Amino acid sequence: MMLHFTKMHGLGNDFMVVDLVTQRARLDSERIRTLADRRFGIGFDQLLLVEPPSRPDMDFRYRIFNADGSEVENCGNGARCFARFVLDQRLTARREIAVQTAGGNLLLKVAEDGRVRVDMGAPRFNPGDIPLTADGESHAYTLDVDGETVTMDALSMGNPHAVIDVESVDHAPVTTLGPRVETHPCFPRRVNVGFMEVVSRQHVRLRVFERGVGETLACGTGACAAVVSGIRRGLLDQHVDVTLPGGTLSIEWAGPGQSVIMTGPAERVFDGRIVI
Ligand SMILES: N[C@@H](CCC[C@H](N)C(=O)O)C(=O)O
Repeated sequence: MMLHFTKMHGLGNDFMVVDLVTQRARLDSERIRTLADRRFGIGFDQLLLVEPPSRPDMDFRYRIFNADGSEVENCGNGARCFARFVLDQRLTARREIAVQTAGGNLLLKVAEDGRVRVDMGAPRFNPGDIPLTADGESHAYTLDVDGETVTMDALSMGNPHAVIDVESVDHAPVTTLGPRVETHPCFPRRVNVGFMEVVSRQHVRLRVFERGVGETLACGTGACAAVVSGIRRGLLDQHVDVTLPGGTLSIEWAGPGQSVIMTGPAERVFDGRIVI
């Protein structure tokens, strides 16, 4: 059977996007890992499956799988690519799109210039919601990582994030400390690990070691988590530019209980088809 797909990226965080509104396919985690492989497969950080909604008030449902085959709750860069995809494929004519994800519902708006504004929902700080094993809520959790004490913030953007402050992202231990925090027993569902350098009250630099992938060129939910963490610790203003290795996202947050708003680009790279 032939399956059509589209390769997309948001600031270099790359995706295989599959329309399961007009096509049918079952991709198990072993197949997803092979497709994600950059030598033996197509190569991507996440697979996005676009499906019909299960509720009449929503336009679509989309499912997200990491390169290791695990299904996850949310993906910021993926949400922007999803919005561009459904418009470009003419699966909808609406530029304002309501979508279900495993981490909650999102509202996306595609601007005339092609940039996408996403209402990412409100962050959650309760350790049980992240999930993180801890005695109570904090923004400075200490973690024993192989005898080293690491101080970090942690929160949920639908998916789990740890945020670690660094003096410079250029020298941050992203690929050495990142995987050890990702799989630390305190995070029963693992965690995405952001390393944040505060440049000014309106600008941070960020590198993210993503759960189930490794370091990526950009992480949308990671950018939201870093800004929320910086704002609630009094380090940042309400509007912040987040510079990731793949480019810059604009993030806004008005405070507890409010949605985080993320704005950025989404690019189509090529269309292809595979036999499954
Ligand atoms: N790249 C994403 C996040 C994808 C999911 C993440 N790796 C997880 O396991 O939660 C983004 O742009 O937010």
